[in-house]
Amino acid sequence: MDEPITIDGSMGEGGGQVLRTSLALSMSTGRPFRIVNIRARRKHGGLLRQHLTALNAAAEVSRARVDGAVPGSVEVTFEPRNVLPGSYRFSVGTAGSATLVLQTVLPALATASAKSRLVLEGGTHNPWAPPFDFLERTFIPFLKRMGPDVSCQLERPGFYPAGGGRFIVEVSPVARLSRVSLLHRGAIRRSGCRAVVAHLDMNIGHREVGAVCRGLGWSPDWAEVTACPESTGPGNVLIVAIESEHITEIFTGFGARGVPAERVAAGTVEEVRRYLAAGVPVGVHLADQILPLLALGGGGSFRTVAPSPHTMTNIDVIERFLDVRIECARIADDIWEITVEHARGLDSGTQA
Ligand SMILES: Nc1ncnc2c1ncn2[C@@H]1O[C@H](COP(=O)(O)OP(=O)(O)OP(=O)(O)O)[C@@H](O)[C@H]1O
Repeated sequence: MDEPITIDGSMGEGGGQVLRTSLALSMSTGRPFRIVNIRARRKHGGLLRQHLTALNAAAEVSRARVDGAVPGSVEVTFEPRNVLPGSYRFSVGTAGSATLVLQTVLPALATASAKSRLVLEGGTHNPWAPPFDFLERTFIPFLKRMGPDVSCQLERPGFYPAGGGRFIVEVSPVARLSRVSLLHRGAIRRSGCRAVVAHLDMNIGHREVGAVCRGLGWSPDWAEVTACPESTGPGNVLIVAIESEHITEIFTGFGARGVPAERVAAGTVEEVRRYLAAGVPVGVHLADQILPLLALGGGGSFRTVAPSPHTMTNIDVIERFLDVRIECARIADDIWEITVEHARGLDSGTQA
């Protein structure tokens, strides 16, 4: 076996992303790793349910040998063998994010030898994680630009604290993810917002979309409020979509007990304004999530807002696993161009 790469889980953001990115890269490259200080910068460090589910999912898909896969663990060794596509069901068992579990195994399955079908259960709309709508309309379309065919379908949303969400993902892989260049978003074709309200007063949603339309100067016709009777527990999410020629970006706010609807909307409006003002295609969250894909594939470049700590941390993790150079160049105030280049040079690929 190759000597395992040692990853310090306290690097940068020091959260679950360091573990998940390491798992994703290890599965795809076949390189074993040992991670210490898992989630050291979080109040309750070590493996929580979501991280343990991601670890077990990665181990199942890549038939890995694993040490330390127990709740609360701060040290794990992971040695992948073969990535085996197929039918899998991964259940977080709590409201922990199921979309983050998916993102851990998706890069390897997107370049596996055959199709896969995944059932994911847990939280689908969690604060501080990619909500299902972002996965469906932003992250997966980006991955599809790189070659694989991927579809996802929400069966039932899962909100904190009840969880119980479920979605299905089908993946038709390609041999290698192609290079992507996404420097421009093109003209904005459609904008809109939607508040989803599950087992709560619908007025919350009406106040949220009202505040978004006022804040962004949008017509009330661009907003909708939907109930969600199929949700196991109560919950509320506000989703703002900016559909441009080359990309759709999704911005999300989450209702919480004691937080006025107008305050939920104000945070989301702030994020949307920043994105619109920068004029870039890739928003702050998509930026950190696509870096492992570019690094595993043919590299590429994209324009985004100023890199977040998650982005900088992912760059550090990626550079431990792969012989790539990732550069962040500031073009203007809040406009940055991130380039991922393989030491051995770049392929040709899609451009926008
Ligand atoms: N509103 C959002 N839309 C899309 N992606 C999001 C959103 N909020 C957070 N994310 C993404 O979720 C990921 C969160 O990673 P992080 O390491 O913080 O998570 P974690 O493992 O759930 O938590 P912890 O911080 O408890 O370790 C990042 O990739 C971030 O870009």
